[in-house]
Amino acid sequence: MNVTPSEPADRLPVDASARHSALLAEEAPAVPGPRASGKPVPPGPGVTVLAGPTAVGKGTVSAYIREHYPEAWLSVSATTRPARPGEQEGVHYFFVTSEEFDDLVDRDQMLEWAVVHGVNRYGTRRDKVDEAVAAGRHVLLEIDLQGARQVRESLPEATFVFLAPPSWPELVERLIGRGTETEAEQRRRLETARMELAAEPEFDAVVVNDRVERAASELVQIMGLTPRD
Ligand SMILES: Nc1nc2c(ncn2[C@@H]2O[C@H](COP(=O)(O)OP(=O)(O)O)[C@@H](O)[C@H]2O)c(=O)[nH]1
Ligand SMILES: Nc1ncnc2c1ncn2[C@@H]1O[C@H](COP(=O)(O)OP(=O)(O)O)[C@@H](O)[C@H]1O
Repeated sequence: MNVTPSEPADRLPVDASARHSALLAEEAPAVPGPRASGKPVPPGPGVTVLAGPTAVGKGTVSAYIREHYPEAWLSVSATTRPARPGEQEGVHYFFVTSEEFDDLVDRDQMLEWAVVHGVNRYGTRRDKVDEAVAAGRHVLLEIDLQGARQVRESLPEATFVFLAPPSWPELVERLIGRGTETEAEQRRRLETARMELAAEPEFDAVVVNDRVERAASELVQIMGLTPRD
C-alpha cells in the first residue's frame, strides 16, 4: 500500500491571513496607557529619547516631526545596515562599514550603540549631539531600548519617552501591514516587543501613537517645543 506520510501541521503551507490570525491569537501582553512626564518640561534645549517596541511608529512619528517641526533637531544615527532604496546618506542614516563603526566605538565617539534585531549595529554620534545641544537645539534621539538605557547612564538629565501602541492587536497589524519582514522575523520581533513593553516604567512619559499628528504634538510638547494642532 502506498501511503503518503502526512506532514506535521507546522510545516503545512498556510496562507497569509491564517498566519495573520495566528500571530493575533497569541496571548496579548499588557500595553501601557498614556502617562504624563513626571519631569518638568525642560526650560531650554536638551535631549529627548524616543523608544518603543518595533513597528509602533517611531520612524513615522520622527519623520513627521522632521517635516513639521524644523525647530527640533533629529539625530542621524550611524548604522552598519545597507541603505534601502530611497535612503540618503546623512539624512536617514550615516551608512558605515563594520570597520568604520568599530573605529567610532574605539575612539569613544558613540554616545550609545547597540546591535538591533540581532543583526546590524546602530549608534548615536556623541559629537553631533553635543554640537546641537551647544547650538541651543531641542534634540530628539529615536533609538532602541538598549540604547535608551545607555543614554540614561551618561545623560540622566535627558527626558525618556516611551511610544506605545493603542493596543497589542494594533501593534501586530502595523508590523504585518508594513510588510518589510518575513513571518519568522515578525515572530521574533513580536517576542522582543513583549520585553520592550515591559520596560515602560523605566521611562519618564508614555505617548500613545494613536494618530501620528497627535502623538507628534504631544512629543514636541514634552521636548519643550510649541505644538501646532
Ligand atoms: N540603539 C540605537 N538604536 C537605533 C539607532 N538608530 C536606529 N535605532 C533602532 O534601530 C531599529 C531599526 O531601525 P531601521 O533600520 O530604521 O529599521 P526598521 O525599524 O526595521 O525599519 C529601530 O528600532 C530603531 O529605533 C541608534 O542610533 N541607536
Ligand atoms: N498612528 C499610526 N496609525 C496607523 N499606522 C501607523 C501609525 N504610525 C505608524 N503607522 C504604520 O505602522 C507601521 C510601522 O511604523 P514604523 O514607523 O515603521 O515603526 P517603527 O519605526 O517603530 O518600527 C508603518 O507601516 C506605519 O505606516
